[in-house]
Amino acid sequence: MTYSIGIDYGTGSGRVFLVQTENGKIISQYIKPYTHGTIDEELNGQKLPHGFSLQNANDYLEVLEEGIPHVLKESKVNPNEIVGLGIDFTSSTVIFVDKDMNPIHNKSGFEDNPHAYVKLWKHHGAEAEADLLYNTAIKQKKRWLGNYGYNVSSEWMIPKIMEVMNKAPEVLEATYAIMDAGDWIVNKLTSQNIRSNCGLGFKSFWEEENGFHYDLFDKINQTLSDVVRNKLEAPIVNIGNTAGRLSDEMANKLGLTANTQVSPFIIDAHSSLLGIGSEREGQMTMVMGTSTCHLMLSKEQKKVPGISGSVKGAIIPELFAYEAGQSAVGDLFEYAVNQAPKSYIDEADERGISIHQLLEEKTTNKLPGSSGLIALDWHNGNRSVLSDSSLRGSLFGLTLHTKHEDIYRAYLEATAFGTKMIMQQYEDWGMHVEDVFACGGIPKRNKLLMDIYANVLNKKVTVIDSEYAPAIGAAILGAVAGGAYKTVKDAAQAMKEPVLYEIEPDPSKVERYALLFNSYKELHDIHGYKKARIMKSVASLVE
Ligand SMILES: Nc1ncnc2c1ncn2[C@@H]1O[C@H](COP(=O)(O)OP(=O)(O)O)[C@@H](O)[C@H]1O
Ligand SMILES: O=C(CO)[C@H](O)[C@H](O)COP(=O)(O)O
Repeated sequence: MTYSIGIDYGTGSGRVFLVQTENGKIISQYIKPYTHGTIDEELNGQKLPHGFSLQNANDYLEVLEEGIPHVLKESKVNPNEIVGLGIDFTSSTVIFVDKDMNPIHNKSGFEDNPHAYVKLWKHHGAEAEADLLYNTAIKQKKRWLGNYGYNVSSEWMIPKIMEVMNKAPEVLEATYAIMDAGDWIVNKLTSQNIRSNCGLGFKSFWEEENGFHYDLFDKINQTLSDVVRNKLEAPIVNIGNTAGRLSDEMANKLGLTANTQVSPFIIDAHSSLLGIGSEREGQMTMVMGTSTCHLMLSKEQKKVPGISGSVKGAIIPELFAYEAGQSAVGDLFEYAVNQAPKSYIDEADERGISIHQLLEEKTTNKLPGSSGLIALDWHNGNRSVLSDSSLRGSLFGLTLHTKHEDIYRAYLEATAFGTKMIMQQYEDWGMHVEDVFACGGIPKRNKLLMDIYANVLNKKVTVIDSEYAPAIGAAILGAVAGGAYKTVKDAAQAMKEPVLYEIEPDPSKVERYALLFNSYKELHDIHGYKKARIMKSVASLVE
């Protein structure tokens, strides 16, 4: 019997899973919320600018140092039988390190410097830099930008590097290497300095054929090109290969053996496709957590406007992986939960259920549209298909009698409408959606949400019986790196998570949602671009 370890670094916590390579059975798991959480309001007493989302890299090491010894002790598995280890991580979560791979924020004199900290994937401090990259690429008629949906997100690597260049040159001066936090964990485990093709391909303007797009960086300035060449660029290891074995130091520290192979990191949402066994065209997988990623696979590369990118071999070696997404989904529902009246909080406490469950119960039997509410789900900007992180959410149709559960449901529905916009974009550009899969931390917890998605999308939705698909995907890559399987596809089919249930559309609800979606589409177009100035002028007064 052999085993592999999958470690899923989500937005709020790290999760370590020890699984059987034969069938993906979870033998032991450990979930560690990040000690410092997400640093977004203030850092050591200093107020942070709006849109900042930072993390402390030491928290990521705690996941390793606590989680791996825990699963070994609990399972009593012989470390010699653990053939591989895989890492999935949010992205682009950018870390700046010195030549010893130590985070700059650990260095004396940098403790209070926000730009020395990890820029979490949803950090929105590099809007101006993203706009400059986009406008320069458009002016230079860079056709390859179509592989990134003809947009540049401030959530990506290069704008975040430019932000540090512009706002904190002292951090850059002290920095030896820049990378995705997922690459950093792999490098800490193997004492190397490599990069994964998945992270670079989706978030760093790197393509296998041409490498980094210095043709664009040079147009910004020579410093940017030099920083990418000297600090970001490094040997690349493709998904499906091994990045190398555990270092002796880490093997001893964690209780593993130096024979354990380590896979290059995969982006968390992308890892879910492996975890659920989606490995062919025509399948749209929604990875629903803090955010949602909508992933598809194709034999061809198409320039689909408004999606986040397409990369060959980023998930399944011989296919192009496509990513689109919504920056606030679980975050948006949490926002609604946090606005619940005290009476609801007390009722949920008395009954020992979550506020989510109480709100779902109170609104689950209502007809679509019965509240008269409709919302735009842009509380953290719009990633796809507008790619504008400065956009803001809104709620229409409020009356003096509107109930809080109706507002909660309006937000559930808004994320479904946003998903329909993305699905239609894929289909309009020749990528037919046959099957819709739902996985991540949310689908298992909210049956009403899945019912809404099936009826808004008018598709059967297959809900996966696991909120840990990314971790299983990482374990699959660990198993392949360790030689338990010859191909990623074989490993995914053997180790994938089971289906929980399937939900079919209900024609009467589909009809009502079609009417609501038309209104959503109009509001989307008006506030997304036709009259975007309304929201932007109000937002211009934000400190
Ligand atoms: N019953 C529920 N219905 C809808 N959303 C939920 C429910 N319970 C928790 N959530 C949301 O799930 C999100 C966490 O999902 P998870 O996949 O664990 O996060 P991560 O993005 O860190 O991987 C939170 O944003 C939370 O608001
Ligand atoms: O942009 C990403 C994937 O490309 C982020 O990794 C993803 O959006 C993070 O979301 P979550 O916290 O829900 O896993």
